[in-house]
Amino acid sequence: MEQYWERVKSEMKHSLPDHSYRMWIQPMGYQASGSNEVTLSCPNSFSKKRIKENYLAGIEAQFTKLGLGQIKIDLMVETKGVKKKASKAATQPVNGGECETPLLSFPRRPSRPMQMALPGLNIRSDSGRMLKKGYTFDRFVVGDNSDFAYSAALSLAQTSSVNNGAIYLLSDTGLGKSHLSQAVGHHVISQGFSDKVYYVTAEDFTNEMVSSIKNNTINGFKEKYRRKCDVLILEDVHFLSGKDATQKELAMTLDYLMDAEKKIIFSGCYLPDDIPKMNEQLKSRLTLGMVTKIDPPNFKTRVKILKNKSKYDGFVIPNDVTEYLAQELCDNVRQLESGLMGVARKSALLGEKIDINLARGVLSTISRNKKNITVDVIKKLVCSEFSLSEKELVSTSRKQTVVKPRQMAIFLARKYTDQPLKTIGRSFNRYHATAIYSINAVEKKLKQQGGFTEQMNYLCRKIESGKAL
Ligand SMILES: Nc1ncnc2c1ncn2[C@@H]1O[C@H](COP(=O)(O)OP(=O)(O)OP(=O)(O)O)[C@@H](O)[C@H]1O
Repeated sequence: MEQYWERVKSEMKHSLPDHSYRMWIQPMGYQASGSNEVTLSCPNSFSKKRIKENYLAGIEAQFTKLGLGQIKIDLMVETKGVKKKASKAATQPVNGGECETPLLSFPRRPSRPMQMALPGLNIRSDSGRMLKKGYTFDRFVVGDNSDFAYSAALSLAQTSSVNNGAIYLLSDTGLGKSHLSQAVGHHVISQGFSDKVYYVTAEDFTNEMVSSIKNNTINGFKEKYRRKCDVLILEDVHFLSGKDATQKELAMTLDYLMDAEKKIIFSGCYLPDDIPKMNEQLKSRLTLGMVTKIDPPNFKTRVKILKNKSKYDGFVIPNDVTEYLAQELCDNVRQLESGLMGVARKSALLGEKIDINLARGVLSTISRNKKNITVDVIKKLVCSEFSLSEKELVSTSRKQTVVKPRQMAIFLARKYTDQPLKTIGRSFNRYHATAIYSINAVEKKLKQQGGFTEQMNYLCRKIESGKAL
């Protein structure tokens, strides 16, 4: 029967998209069989559920096609003591690892004993930023919008296999890219798989490279990322736009890491192909793994997220208030969280009970203005503040006095409207890629915290207070 299972797998490999096969079917293992019954194992309960919902009927049909009649498939979750039986493709299990998912790459467990991290604390990754304490898999609420990204990240975190160990998390702002990518880091560290988790933004990577060139320590920099890193989490990939030297260095680093079967998680708001001034070598490496998109959550998932967050933060929020917040705040999860915090803080400050009226008060400014802010409103505001005509703003002029307000307006349109970037670009007579370039340029200037930031804050205040309307 085990051989029949291998044949079923090979049939499914041809009939399913490659990523679906690699994610769901390849990690399954044959366990046992009886008369008209086969037991197959899945790496974790999440994949068991997904396989049951989406692939079980197909697997049973493939057994029937092989002339075995009606076969009933029993699914079980692999546990420490019940490992998948070795097949040619399977790799060595991780010592002590709870699950084994031979889907993506996995660094070997270091031979020296490692202390496990305490749960619920911020963890410093071996290099770069802290991993935020709440950004773990168990705190991530999975909905239809994010289940593929969640399971890809979880598989990457748990897997002990070779092959492609990269995922690219793609979403608009505030939808959980950082949460999921850091969850991989937390999992790897807390399970004791490795402590060489490097969590950096593309900007950190660039700055570190530039300073290592200045200080003549570039060899150390290369050595660190190419040979001493087991898990690389690289956020905000779009920041690399136009940074030629960094792109080349990163492409080389990725070759080393991929050859050594390390784990790599990229995140960004745009597909690599849509990022302007990105060289082809880097683009192709960024998409070597799985590109998984996180969409905005639907109402049901927003309610779940709010309930989950209230539970962890110790807020008691009546159901009608939770549903009201979920109804009104539908752009992204960050917005949902700040609405919840706003309600809890206002109630604590005023000593009032949390009810619909209090929630309405908190949300009224945000939602009233949001509904009325359009790209045209933003264009008018920027034109009047910089004494430009609308024609000049959308013209081909490269004068700094026009380029700067234009970039600011594009940035504001992205921040305050729900328009897709293509539409925003078109409103300024620009391509999608140029709109991305403008947003990057503004984000970079904002980090310098100078007069530019003050100007931008001033415009934001005008928009948020309704004075731009
Ligand atoms: N599905 C989810 N379940 C629980 N919390 C979530 C979920 N998605 C996002 N969050 C929370 O929403 C907030 C914003 O998420 P995160 O920072 O990961 O977004 P992002 O996509 O990286 O945004 P940006 O592109 O602006 O950096 C975080 O506090 C995160 O914990």
